[in-house]
Amino acid sequence: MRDLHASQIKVAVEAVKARKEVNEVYFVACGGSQAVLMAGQYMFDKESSIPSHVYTANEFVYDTPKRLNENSVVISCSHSGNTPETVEATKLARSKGALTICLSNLEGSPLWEAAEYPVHYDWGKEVSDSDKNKGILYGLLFSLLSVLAPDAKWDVCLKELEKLTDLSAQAKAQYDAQAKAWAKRNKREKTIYTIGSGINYGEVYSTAMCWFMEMQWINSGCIHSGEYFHGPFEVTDYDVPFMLVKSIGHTRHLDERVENFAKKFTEDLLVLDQKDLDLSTVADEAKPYVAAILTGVVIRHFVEAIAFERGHSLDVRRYMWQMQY
Ligand SMILES: O=P(O)(O)OC[C@H]1O[C@](O)(CO)[C@@H](O)[C@@H]1O
Repeated sequence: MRDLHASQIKVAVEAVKARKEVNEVYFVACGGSQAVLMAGQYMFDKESSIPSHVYTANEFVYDTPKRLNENSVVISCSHSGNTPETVEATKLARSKGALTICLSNLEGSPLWEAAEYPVHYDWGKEVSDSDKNKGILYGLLFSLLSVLAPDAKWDVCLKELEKLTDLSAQAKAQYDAQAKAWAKRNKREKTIYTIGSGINYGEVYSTAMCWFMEMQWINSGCIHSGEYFHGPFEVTDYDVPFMLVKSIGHTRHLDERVENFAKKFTEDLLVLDQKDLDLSTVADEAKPYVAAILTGVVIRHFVEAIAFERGHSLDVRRYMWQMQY
């Protein structure tokens, strides 16, 4: 992690440490940025006794949680730093006395100015994943947990993030041929569903909402593995494509149950099994977290392959940023 990012995280964490009490953590953003933050709620729920919540920014603004006060920590995120809902939500949180931390790719943006403790992340093809949004978010989360739910493992996890540069290059190379073949096979599909659980749910959520619907205009829906058998499995058929992330974490059983059923009825089930990632150099404590970040890298590789096959740039929008809404 770059020194700049590490020092911004340190300042934010020191401020949290200085608070008399922290009894609620809110993760607030829109779209892909909200999906990234979902891992935060997962970690706080599973690793601390502090309640945490994910909010789409405008609900936070228009239907504000009653418990938001000076004992709350609000972590917001906006890649552009310009999404008005997220800026408004951060201003509101600050006005209520909450400690506000934001993540953004743009220093000096409206969000950057709105939060008390801004943290920058890098973006781009040549940039290490340890300094991109998820690397920085996980770095922040591990550092916050080391204060709010102390455990020696957080320092270990923090160090393991440094391995992301090599691990993500390795993961892309490992899945390259499969991604291209899958993209060729699926390029004319009108609908692709995504399924996952646990810490990976945010990743499959953003794959459906942002990668497929927003950036490829492919109909999609994101299904939690635990919910597949409570409705969505009725659409399973030989020609219905699914992308399933199979976790190495505690929810693996849920994902396996989906796989075992779905493969009997569809010929188009893509299973991204985190057990296939080479995590031999990663400390056990950090494996599910590193795997979650790498799964995002792998999914992006599949999405770039399908965008290429379809001749549909990931940058094209019909409505978003093209008009008032
Ligand atoms: O606040 P951000 O991260 O700049 O996001 C704005 C937009 O970018 C996306 O995350 C991806 O294009 C959208 O879902 C969202 O509306």
